[in-house]
Amino acid sequence: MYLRPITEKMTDTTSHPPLVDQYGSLSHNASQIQCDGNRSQVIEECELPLIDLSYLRSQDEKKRQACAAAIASASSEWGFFQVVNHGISPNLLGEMRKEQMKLFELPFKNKASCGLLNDSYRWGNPRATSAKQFSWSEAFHIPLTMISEEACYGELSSLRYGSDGEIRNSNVQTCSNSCRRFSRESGTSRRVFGEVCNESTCFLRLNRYPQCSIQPEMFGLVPHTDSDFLTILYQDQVGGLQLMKDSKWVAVKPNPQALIVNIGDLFQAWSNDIYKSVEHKVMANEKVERYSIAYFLCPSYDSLVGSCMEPSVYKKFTFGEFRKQVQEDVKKTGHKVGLPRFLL
Ligand SMILES: O=C(O)CCC(=O)C(=O)O
Ligand SMILES: [Fe+2]
Repeated sequence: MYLRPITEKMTDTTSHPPLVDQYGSLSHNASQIQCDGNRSQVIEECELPLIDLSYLRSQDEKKRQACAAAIASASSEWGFFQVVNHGISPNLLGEMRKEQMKLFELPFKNKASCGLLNDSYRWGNPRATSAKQFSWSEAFHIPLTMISEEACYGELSSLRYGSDGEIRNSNVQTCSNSCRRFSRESGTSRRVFGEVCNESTCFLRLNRYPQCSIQPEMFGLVPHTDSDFLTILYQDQVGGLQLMKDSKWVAVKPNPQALIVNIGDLFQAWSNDIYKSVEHKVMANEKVERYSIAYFLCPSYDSLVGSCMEPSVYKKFTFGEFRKQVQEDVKKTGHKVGLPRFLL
């Protein structure tokens, strides 16, 4: 067990959320201090299966089929893969990152209190009852439908409008446009996007993981599965994402050209457990901050999620029921149960 003295203090103008204070109120119990119990465990670093999406548009049917087969195999063996030639220019991704950083640079009090982006700002974990449930991060969790609403920007309408009154083709809107474009064009999710998920139900989550020097092996984001259909992730070069593979945590090696795609709980249920919604987490970095953007493809709340195969592993449920159950479990126990609740 190891705990460095808490030295960081908040000032009024800082952009940092008071993670130290919130964490400090949990870590009085020495037995709870170690966030990741397996500190001594050596984590293997791996490259995710790499899919060249341009093959899905090839004239050669064999190449298209081979690409689809590689996606299916990665989705069942890893639940994760990375895609290159995804159709989003590096410039656009770079611009998106710059705008994300600007957003997080706003003073904490503005992020937390001005209703920015429909009160979508989250930090730490106010519900955590132990250090193990604490996430050393801040995030904007934004329904896509809110992004173009003026009211959503509150006092910070300058984020949406440039000085000349034009709607800025940047910040959150840039993020969402790029992800939407990717999910439409990728082929990976064309059917899902068109028939099951639509723009009104998708979420964009902008994550920032501040550098964390008070405690090694701190979770940036606690272990979880995604409660959506499919997630598209754009991470920076810092690293820290880990996923469960063959009952071991493996660290994902960042690839500057690639976007990461992972299967969510609903896709696992829909595929009758053929594709896996795999547990993953983020470890905070002791020296540098890290940024990522996750785009969650979700169906409407009344969509029935049921397997097309018999015998079905899960009862049929709506996305609304699933979400409600997840929220109830988190409220009662501090963590999500997820799909096992819906086993037949
Ligand atoms: O930041 C990352 O690499 C992962 C983010 C994530 O898992 C999430 O937002 O659900
Ligand atoms: Fe996730």
